[in-house]
Amino acid sequence: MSTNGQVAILGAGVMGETLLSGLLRAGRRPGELLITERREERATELRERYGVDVVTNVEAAAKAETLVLVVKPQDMPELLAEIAPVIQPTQTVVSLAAGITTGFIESRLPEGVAVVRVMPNTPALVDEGMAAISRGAHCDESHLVLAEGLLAATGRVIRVPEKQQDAVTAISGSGPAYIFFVVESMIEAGVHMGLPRTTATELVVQTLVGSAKLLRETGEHPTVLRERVTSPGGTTAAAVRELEDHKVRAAFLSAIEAARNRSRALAAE
Ligand SMILES: NC(=O)C1=CN([C@@H]2O[C@H](COP(=O)(O)OP(=O)(O)OC[C@H]3O[C@@H](n4cnc5c(N)ncnc54)[C@H](OP(=O)(O)O)[C@@H]3O)[C@@H](O)[C@H]2O)C=CC1
Ligand SMILES: O=C(O)[C@@H]1CCC=N1
Repeated sequence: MSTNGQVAILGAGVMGETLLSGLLRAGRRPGELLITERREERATELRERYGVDVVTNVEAAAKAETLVLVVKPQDMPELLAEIAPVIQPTQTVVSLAAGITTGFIESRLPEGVAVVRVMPNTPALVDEGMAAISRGAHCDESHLVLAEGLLAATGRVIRVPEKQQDAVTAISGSGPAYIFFVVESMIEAGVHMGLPRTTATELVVQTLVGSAKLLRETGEHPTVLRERVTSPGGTTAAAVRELEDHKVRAAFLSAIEAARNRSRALAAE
């Protein structure tokens, strides 16, 4: 591998900026990082906010040891066509794009380039991210360790076989959105019942954080924790009965399967 240690983030939107800020918080110096952006206005914003160099995709691909691709799946073919002529097999490509397989990327780059596929999520912004990584055809242990080192700056990292990545995307990549949807719904319920919005928000957010901590710190199964809240003939039982009547569990299953199917379809667009 090339050893200048430089990491280029190609496409610094929501997820690219999240990774960039996490790497800086974790102690990387701005000089070790490069970013690329399509719009000049966004490039200026990021340069001023983080003190990092903003370069072209070709410059980044010619220079950095590790290229982290964080454009939308639909923009990936164009980006790969742009950087393929300057990439060397000594560089490592790390893709964060949903649905885009390592094979898709490898087939558009010079033979032998190591590609690692990653599915992160936005809690990375507060160092509570969950990322799953998978090896491409030309990866060895050093490439996986390199990708783990990047993602560990913003949270937890696990390794999964690539065939699981669409399901991972549906559960943890998209997962924060489902949680925020539940949070919105609970706050709205509080407001409907006459609670001030600020009160309802504080109640729901702390209940979420407390429940998440309870799950992690006790290691108990969620069913056990739910049963402990559910007094016979009480308020929770009345609420859960409504959730079951409205088929909320089945709706989650369908929703997450839809996300998995959408991930599978993205590379074909
Ligand atoms: N957001 C999330 O929660 C997660 C996202 N991902 C993946 O991360 C990737 C990015 O998503 P997200 O950050 O949300 O999307 P964004 O649209 O916020 O970010 C993508 C950025 O890349 C820029 N861009 C597009 N094409 C190029 C190019 N050729 N060269 C340089 N910059 C370019 C875009 O510019 P412009 O604004 O002009 O389009 C935009 O700023 C996606 O592939 C997504 O699947 C993965 C997990 C979670
Ligand atoms: O919605 C999306 O396609 C991206 C991938 C996972 C989260 N956001």
